[in-house]
Amino acid sequence: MTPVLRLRGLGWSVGGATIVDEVSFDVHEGEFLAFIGPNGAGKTSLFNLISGLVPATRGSIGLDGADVTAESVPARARRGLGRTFQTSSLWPAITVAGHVRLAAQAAAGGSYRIWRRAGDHRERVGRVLERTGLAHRADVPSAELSHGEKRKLELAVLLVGEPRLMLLDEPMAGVSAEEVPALTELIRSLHRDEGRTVLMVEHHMDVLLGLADRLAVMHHGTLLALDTPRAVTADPVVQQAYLGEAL
Ligand SMILES: Nc1ncnc2c1ncn2[C@@H]1O[C@H](COP(=O)(O)OP(=O)(O)OP(=O)(O)O)[C@@H](O)[C@H]1O
Repeated sequence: MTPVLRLRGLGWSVGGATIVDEVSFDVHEGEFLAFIGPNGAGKTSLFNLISGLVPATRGSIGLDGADVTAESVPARARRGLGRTFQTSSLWPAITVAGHVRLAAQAAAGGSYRIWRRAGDHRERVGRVLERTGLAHRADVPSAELSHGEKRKLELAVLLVGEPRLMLLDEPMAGVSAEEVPALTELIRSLHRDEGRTVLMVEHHMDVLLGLADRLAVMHHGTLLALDTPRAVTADPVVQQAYLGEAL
């Protein structure tokens, strides 16, 4: 079976420093792969490489069997790759529905031409707001949302583009403990019920252990381990890399 994502010897160096080094792995359709690693290990940089925000200086990236190493961010998005960012990318004065509408427009290539009927995009925006539990907040400016709702809105903005492969960069960052379970459940459902392939960077191990099929550990830009959560957390090399930090 052709993997959804195939990385081979992927590397990124900048200003003489190697940030991502020789990363190789395959991800198959419907898999949930979680990334952990100390601060500065290169997790976000790896997501930047996969999504096309920074160019690879070594190695290759394949999406559904096509070599996309030299492709732009929009070209990769058209192949079904979407991502969220570690820090919030919302406009404070724009409403929840406004964000999703703008994202829908962007996904349609700057116009609404892909929808045959004028109301199609409204239905699509409404569906995504229902799906993410934000329908009752549609007319609220994003500045008034809780952290958990902001993270849901970022997922809504992503979902309206119908990504098959989603890269989620610390989706729980800044979210209160009370809001973590609902957000976790939403991400679980996007994976289990809708079959989306997910790559997620997350520091909350308790969240990851209930979600991920495989756990990837990054350390100094390299992939230190990639296996089931149980095998990874029992790996002495991984434990050594975290020295004293609870896994
Ligand atoms: N554009 C850049 N130029 C130079 N160094 C960079 C650049 N982007 C990232 N780095 C460095 O690369 C290293 C890896 O950063 P990255 O953000 O990928 O790590 P991370 O594992 O996502 O960390 P965190 O868990 O803190 O988000 C860090 O030392 C960072 O300072």
